Amino acid sequence: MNKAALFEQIQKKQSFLCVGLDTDLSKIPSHLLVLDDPIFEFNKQIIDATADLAVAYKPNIAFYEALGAKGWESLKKTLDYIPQEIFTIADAKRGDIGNTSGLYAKAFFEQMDFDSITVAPYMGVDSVKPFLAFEDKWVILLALTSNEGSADFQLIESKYGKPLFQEVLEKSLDWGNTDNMMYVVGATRGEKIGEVRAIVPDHFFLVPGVGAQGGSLEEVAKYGMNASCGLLVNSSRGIIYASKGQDFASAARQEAQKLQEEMKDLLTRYCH
Ligand SMILES: O=C(O)c1cc(=O)[nH]c(=O)n1[C@@H]1O[C@H](COP(=O)(O)O)[C@@H](O)[C@H]1O
Repeated sequence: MNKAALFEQIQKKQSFLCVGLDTDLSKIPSHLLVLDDPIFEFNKQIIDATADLAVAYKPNIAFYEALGAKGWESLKKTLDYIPQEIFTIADAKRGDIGNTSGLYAKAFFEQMDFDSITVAPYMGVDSVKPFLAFEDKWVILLALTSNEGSADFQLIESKYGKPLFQEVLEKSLDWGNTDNMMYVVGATRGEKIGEVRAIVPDHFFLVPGVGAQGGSLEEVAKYGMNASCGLLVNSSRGIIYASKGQDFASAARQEAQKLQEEMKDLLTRYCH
């Protein structure tokens, strides 16, 4: 899927919502636990309840690999169940020396058919490029993350007098293009999103941190939206764990719908 197709879907659904499938056996409703594959059953119902409101799904790989072979199976079934036109993100935060990155890319782009993968930039160009060798696939590079520890390195001033996240953005600009690279920018960083947008005006951002981490959707749109929307805003726990009961899927839909309605309004105000 290219940038134009992604924007088309955003316009059609009036949404830039990414639903995070951070599916945890200890948090899903107990009535599902008797089933053969509770993780997949949970995801399936969440997808059924939100597919018309979401433009992307982001399974966080940790939640699946923590369960061993069975977890990978649930992940594959989930990925195959997601409707074709919806963008998929393997939130794996990979990146290693070139030949190893190439195999991570094969795992997520060939063994599984994800549209994109989150990648850590720390090891530099040769750790990122192998992911970009796959046609129609995307790298989502960590730029300014939502967590408290992001200040430990990302905000440190480099020898050129710029914060490290800025070096990451500037340096990586010519590694890919706006049809195969996005950047992670946390919703908890408010006006800093504007600083990132000034450096990379045309790229899409994956923005986690609304919902459970308290980031403001309004601020994200105000500082980050561009003429092609340029945003995929993720919420995981805030949507998928809206209820622990039999009504978990409809409760998830309600939360997703609240965000979508706000997004519709924000698209009208800021997407130009
Ligand atoms: O790459 C990510 O998706 C990510 C980057 C970041 O800076 N912060 C962040 O929270 N995430 C992920 O986004 C999701 C946030 O989940 P909730 O806080 O439950 O909405 C988790 O899967 C995180 O791993």
